[in-house]
Amino acid sequence: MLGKSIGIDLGTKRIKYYRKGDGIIFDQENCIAIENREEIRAIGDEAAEMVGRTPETIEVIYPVNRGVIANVSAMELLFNTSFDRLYGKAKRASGTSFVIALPTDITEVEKRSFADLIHKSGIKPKNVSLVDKPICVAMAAGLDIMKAKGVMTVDVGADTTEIAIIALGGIVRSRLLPIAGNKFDESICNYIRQKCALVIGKSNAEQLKMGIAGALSGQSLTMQVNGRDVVTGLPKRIEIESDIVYEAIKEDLKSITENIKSTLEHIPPEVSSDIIDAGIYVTGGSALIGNFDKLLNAETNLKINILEDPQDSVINGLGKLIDDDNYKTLPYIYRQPGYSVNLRNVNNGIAKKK
Ligand SMILES: Nc1ncnc2c1ncn2[C@@H]1O[C@H](COP(=O)(O)OP(=O)(O)OP(=O)(O)O)[C@@H](O)[C@H]1O
Repeated sequence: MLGKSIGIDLGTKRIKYYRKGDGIIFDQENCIAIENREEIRAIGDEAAEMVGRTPETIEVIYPVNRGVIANVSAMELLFNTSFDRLYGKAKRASGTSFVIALPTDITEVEKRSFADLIHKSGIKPKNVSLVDKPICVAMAAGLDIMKAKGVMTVDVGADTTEIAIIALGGIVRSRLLPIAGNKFDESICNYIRQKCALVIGKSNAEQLKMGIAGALSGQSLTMQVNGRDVVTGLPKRIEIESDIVYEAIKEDLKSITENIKSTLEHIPPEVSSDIIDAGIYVTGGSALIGNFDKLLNAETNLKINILEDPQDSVINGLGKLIDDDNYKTLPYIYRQPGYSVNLRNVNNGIAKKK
């Protein structure tokens, strides 16, 4: 095991590890349940099952918010426990090269906190590198990212939508929007409360979204949902039509399409012409919403390529990157804490020792 490379995707919703030669070795909800403020009750999918059902002594935490580590101690506990489970003891993963995928448009301190996670875990890594998520998405799409041709990627995840333009293996332009699947769930809860007088939980809203949400109206699907009647306060089950869910999320979808259009308006004409030829590469779990490609095509007049297995694009692209030595120069090497590095160069893969 010693010396193997591991790719890490710490998404807002899911946490995934890819080990060179072995493929995906961990894929769970990025969630931890802590009892009495100190004892780990559950991690991953088991912890996520507890959401909304816990007594006061148990806190269920998703440590990554809006693409960055928002609760460092919970993230450290979750990371260390996951590696304890994989290796018996996390420090047995010492000697491994780690490559962490992260959003482009975050601060240097936020970037550093991803690498610190490994340095503080007791694992003695061979090295820790960071790579921009849009690069992984383009790799998953099978694109030759080292070429001069411009590529546009849109990753609609749980908390964030990341819009990026890539050329010559680097990010030319990027935007990180705080609108994606979780915001859709929230909008569905609010709309159903207003229109149907029913209070539903976020996980029920997510099921409605996955079952019958569409990015265009007129899908004519229905699904039953359980909740609490606003008037009587009693549990109630009602049938919801897909157009209700569409109405709930249409403003969120509009914000995403408006941002894609305004990104397109601000790129050099040469890159525009590349994007006309190839279209936009769209991924992330929320890209699975019905007719999302049709909505984007109607709004941009561009070809829309929805990636296969969109929820796994980042980890699959990261896997390709660590499996292929030709891309060795792409990830940005982050060394031990105290080693002075120029994080501004993370976007073009250059590490500089000051
Ligand atoms: N079939 C589906 N239809 C609609 N939404 C879906 C579907 N399947 C998954 N999702 C949504 O996709 C989101 C998770 O996507 P993904 O795994 O790409 O996020 P992430 O990488 O963890 O988040 P982020 O990119 O914000 O850090 C969730 O909001 C989930 O509800």
